[in-house]
Amino acid sequence: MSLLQVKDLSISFGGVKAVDGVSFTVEPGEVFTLVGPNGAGKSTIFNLISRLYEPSAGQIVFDGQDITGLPAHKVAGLGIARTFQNIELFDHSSVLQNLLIGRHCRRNTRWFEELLFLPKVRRSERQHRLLVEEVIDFLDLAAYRDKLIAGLPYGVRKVVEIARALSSEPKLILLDEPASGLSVEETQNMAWWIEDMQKDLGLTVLMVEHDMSLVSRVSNRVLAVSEGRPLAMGTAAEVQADPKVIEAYLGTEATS
Ligand SMILES: Nc1ncnc2c1ncn2[C@@H]1O[C@H](COP(=O)(O)OP(=O)(O)OP(=O)(O)O)[C@@H](O)[C@H]1O
Repeated sequence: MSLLQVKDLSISFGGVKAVDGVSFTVEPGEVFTLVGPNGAGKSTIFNLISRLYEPSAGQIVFDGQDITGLPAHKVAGLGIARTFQNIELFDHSSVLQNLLIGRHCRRNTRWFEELLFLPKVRRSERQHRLLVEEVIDFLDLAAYRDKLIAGLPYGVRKVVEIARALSSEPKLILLDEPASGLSVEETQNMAWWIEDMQKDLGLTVLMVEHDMSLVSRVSNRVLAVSEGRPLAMGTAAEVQADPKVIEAYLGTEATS
């Protein structure tokens, strides 16, 4: 069974059809990437899946459950985590604190139990910390563990955002342009992290990315979209060679 099924998804903003009848499935354990020119609707598809936007039509099924009507926090609890194109972390908190916040959807203690700091709360705190420490080790962030986000280099903040997403123990991770703003070397490292997430953690990855070297290296399948509509699906090489995709990119270059 597919982990994610996106069926005929649509949304408009004013008169603009940002997403117009997009369907695809993401299989367990694969890296599935959305590509397309600027304004094609890729981030909007992410916002629909993570339930920040309400679709005007279509259905989203995750792990066999229709999540189309669910609020965003419920979706996180079901096992979908995401990163954002513009990093969204708490700048004046440490890496560790940001990752513990990432555990929020896994908290199962009540407010009065936390107020009294009951043994159940202490046990659960220990478990959260253990898991977060594992994520820190996995993404090689030990040197930055207690540092404030605001003082970290951009490339490290991108990795911390992934760490925050991993701290919620997702089944599916949505990466919105993980290589944007990174150097060639940092992009190389990002490719390793994505491969490790897939191979070592068995995670399923849905990614939006412009850097075709990264896309080609890590993606099992690629879907190209343009003006909100699906254009071509296949391997990175197949999609890049598709005349409709070439035309869509040339069209945006000609008008930009
Ligand atoms: N909240 C919003 N309100 C109004 N219009 C929006 C909103 N979000 C997206 N759009 C519009 O929807 C279209 C698709 O935008 P989207 O950000 O999804 O594209 P994208 O493929 O992610 O682009 P990029 O690669 O530049 O990030 C654009 O025309 C954009 O202006």
